[in-house]
This record gives sequence, C-alpha cells and structure tokens, in this order.
Amino acid sequence: MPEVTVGQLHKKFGSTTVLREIDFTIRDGEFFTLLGPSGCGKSTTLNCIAGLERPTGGRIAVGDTVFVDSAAGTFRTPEERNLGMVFQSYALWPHLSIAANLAVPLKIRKTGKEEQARRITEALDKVGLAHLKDRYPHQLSGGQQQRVALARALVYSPSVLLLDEPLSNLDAKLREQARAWLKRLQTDLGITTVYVTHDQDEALALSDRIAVLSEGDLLQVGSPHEIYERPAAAAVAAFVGRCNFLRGKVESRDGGRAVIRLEAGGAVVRVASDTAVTAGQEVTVAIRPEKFEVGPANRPADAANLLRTQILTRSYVGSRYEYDVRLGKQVVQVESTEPGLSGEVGLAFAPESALLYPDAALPSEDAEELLTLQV
Ligand SMILES: Nc1ncnc2c1ncn2[C@@H]1O[C@H](COP(=O)(O)OP(=O)(O)OP(=O)(O)O)[C@@H](O)[C@H]1O
Repeated sequence: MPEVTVGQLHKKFGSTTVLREIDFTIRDGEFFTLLGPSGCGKSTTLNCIAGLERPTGGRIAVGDTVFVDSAAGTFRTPEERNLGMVFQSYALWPHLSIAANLAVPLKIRKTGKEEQARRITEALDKVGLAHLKDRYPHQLSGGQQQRVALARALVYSPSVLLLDEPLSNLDAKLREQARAWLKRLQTDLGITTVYVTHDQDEALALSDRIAVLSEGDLLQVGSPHEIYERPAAAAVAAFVGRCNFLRGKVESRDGGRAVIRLEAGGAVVRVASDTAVTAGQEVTVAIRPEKFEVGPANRPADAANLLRTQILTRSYVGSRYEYDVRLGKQVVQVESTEPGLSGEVGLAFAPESALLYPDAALPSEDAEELLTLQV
C-alpha cells in the first residue's frame, strides 16, 4: 500500500479561500483523520484527494503516481485514481440488490463475470454480510447499509480508502460498535485510510494520526496522544477535549518555567514552557479539567500551583463528577471522583500539566462567553 502526499494544497471557491497551503504525508497502512469544526475544509481536502474537486494549487500523489500537480497542469479523473470512497449517505442504488450494487464498480472496470462473483463474495465476507447479498438496501438496517457501502468501496481493491463521516447516520450506541468494528477491519486489511469527522472522540479512538484543520489552515498533525496532551495551538486544545483557558501576564522566568499572574483570581502560577515568553507579555494558560487535583483551599501552596476557588455546580456523568467552580470572575471546569465537594476548594496543578500559549486571545468568543461569569 502506498503513501499519500499532499503538498501546498490550496483551494478557492470563487474568491473565497477554503484551504491554505495544506501539507501532510499519510504513511502506508495508516488510519489518518482530518478533524475540525464544520466548514473548516475537511471534505474539500478529501474530495481533492478523490478527484471530485480540482485544487487551485498544490500537488497530490499516491505512491509514485501523481494525481494533481497544478504547476505541471496534471489532473487525473476519479476513475483514474482507483480509490475507494464512502460517504455519510452511503449512496447505495435502491433498485439494485446488494450483490448488484457491488457489481457496479466492477462492471465499470470491465471485470469478467466469474471474477465479479468471486470479488463480491469476498468483499461481503469482509464486512460479515455475505448471507444478505440478494436483499435490497431498504431491507437492511442503517448499520448494515453502511457496511455494504464499505464493501462496495473495497470490492475493486482500491489503493486507498476515503471515508467522509461514514458513521454519522448511526445512533450513538451503534456508532460506537461500528467504530470498533471499522478499526478492526482497517487493521486487518492494512489499507491506508483517510477519514473525515468533526467528532473528536471518534478521531481519538480510531486514528493512528490526526490532522486538525481550522478555517482552511492545518493547525497540527500528530498522534491522538500528542494532539490531546500537547496541542500546538489554543484552538486545538479547545476543539479536542475540554479545556480551561486562563488569561495572565508573565512576571518572570524561573528556569524552564514561566511565572504568571492570572487575571482571574490574581494567583501567581508556574507553567513549564519551551516557548520564549518575556516579562510583561500577555499569555493564555490552558488546563484540562482532569489535570486539577482538588483539596482544601488553605493547604500550603509550595508543593504545586494552587488556585483558591468556590464550587458552583456539580453534574454526575457516570464515571466521575464534573464541577463548575468560580475563580475570580471566571468559571473553571474540574473533574473529580469525589462526590461531595462544596464551598471553598483549592485546585492544585503541576507546572508540566498546564499548557502555555503566547497570546492573550481565547480560541473563540463563544469560549470566552461560556467561561466568564456574568457578574
Ligand atoms: N462547491 C462549493 N462552492 C462554494 N463553497 C463551498 C463549496 N463546497 C464547500 N464550500 C465551502 O468551503 C468551506 C469548507 O467546506 P467543507 O465541506 O470542506 O468543510 P467541512 O470541514 O467538511 O465541513 P462539514 O463537516 O460541515 O462538512 C465551507 O465554508 C463551505 O461553505
């Protein structure tokens, strides 16, 4: 299976730029996910790889085969690319049986009758539906239709599998089962897969690596662990998982740590930082809700950073409790297995478990509104 290289990919619709110089390489056999909020350009990127959109600039290649090279005027049609594609809508032909649906791409490729039958059985076996080959799409559940769509994309042995939100039409429980099944299938087949989703949990669970897009820019490419633990930008931290953003001003540096006075509550905290920040600079400190250790408000502050806060509300979410706490004029989200926290509490966090972004801008106005108390 080949690598997929996308270089300097640029796309405009009319005068609107929707992709700006996107660069990534997908490794052989990798499950690679394009993740980001609605409208960030995920589907456009996938469609450029599929050949359904013509990029305004850049280069796309699979192995040694160049699909697009804008500078050289190269553009291969979707049929010439031999990629397997599955859409959210499945796009099965309702008047054709399952076997006949799978035969369509084989007929287009002029595959012989016997070979067609062999490939159809093999592809349906892969998705566990060979016994339903004579049924029609409306006689199958949503989950089964989605498997048929996948079998139809695999039946002609594509070099790469392209999946655009394929699980979005399934209900929550089925979606989780389908996710595990899809991951097993992809691992068994070892097929290079490009997956589009706006669902961060799905991206974290399925992917070998994730590319996070925002408004046409590629913000970060990394393993799920890197994306969650070391987000390259505040916007990545905000989009993947829950995160608190605290504004502050750098007072000094202390070795590999920045000493910061927080705007909310006025506490002075230390945050590990490789980024060059200087005294007086405005920064944003990002801390995930599970990185806080909750304890008494009056314990000694020298062991770790300590924020004195007040519990506002508690929600039970099954495995843990989520608390909203007040820090100055801001609401901070905290996770704990302790059921009975109330009144004043101290939130401790290690300098290494917070993230520092060298600008005072919160990722979005929505986030700011959500996190600020109206007092
Ligand atoms: N054919 C088109 N003509 C004009 N604008 C388009 C066209 N297709 C997409 N766009 C715009 O390009 C931007 C990126 O769209 P795209 O579908 O790639 O986003 P996305 O991240 O896949 O979002 P979603 O998850 O909502 O599908 C959006 O602003 C969208 O409105």
